[in-house]
Amino acid sequence: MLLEKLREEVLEANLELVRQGLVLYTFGNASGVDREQGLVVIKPSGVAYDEMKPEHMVIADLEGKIVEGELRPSSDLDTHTLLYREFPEIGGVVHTHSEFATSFAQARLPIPALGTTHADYFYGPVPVTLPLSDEAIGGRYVHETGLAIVARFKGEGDSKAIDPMAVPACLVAGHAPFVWGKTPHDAAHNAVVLEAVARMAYRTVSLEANAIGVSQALLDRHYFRKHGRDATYGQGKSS
Ligand SMILES: O=C(CO)[C@@H](O)[C@@H](O)COP(=O)(O)O
Repeated sequence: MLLEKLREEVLEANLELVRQGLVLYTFGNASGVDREQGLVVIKPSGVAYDEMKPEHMVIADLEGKIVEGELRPSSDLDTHTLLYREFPEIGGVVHTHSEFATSFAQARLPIPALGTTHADYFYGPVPVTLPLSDEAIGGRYVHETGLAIVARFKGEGDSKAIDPMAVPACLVAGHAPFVWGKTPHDAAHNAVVLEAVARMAYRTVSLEANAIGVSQALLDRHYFRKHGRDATYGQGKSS
């Protein structure tokens, strides 16, 4: 059986989503990548989390071709593999339907950087993709989801490019968040923080407080203090 350790790490990341209340039933998914072997380990589709075992994880190559696994891979496999191909520094991807981040995705609103908690993890607002076309929704929806995320970070259209290591998350318009990190554990951790900062942003704005957003100086101070100025993180252009 291939990639024993990564299977366990991916299973643990999936279970963390449940522990932290980010997914219901079989919603959501987590994966990890072994860059040396060019293989992705991902949750099986539609399997109850409390029945999931390392040997249930499905292994695919970076093009999404199944290499090992009895069960069907997550329906989001195509999005995960596209993000691994396009963002070479990431090592784990998570998709959830967590309540507040999904509410921002459904409202087609980015999550604004309103405080230091946000600034510690995301070097600017968490962006939202352009809405997917009806053709995309009728056709290769999952593939189009990945393309919409990548387009948003590459700065296509009138948007500015964003460093995916500086803002490790994206809201898919009308759907929900995709989050990533250096490892599956890191991706799950970022997904938990994303939901927390989405909840705080929602409540801050709904309080009609003077939510003016953090200054660039505060964003720099908090983000670089945690991630280091010389790290890849945080050298991106916030949107
Ligand atoms: O939203 C979606 C489908 O994109 C997923 O979170 C959800 O249906 C879970 O699907 P899988 O069980 O991973 O196939």
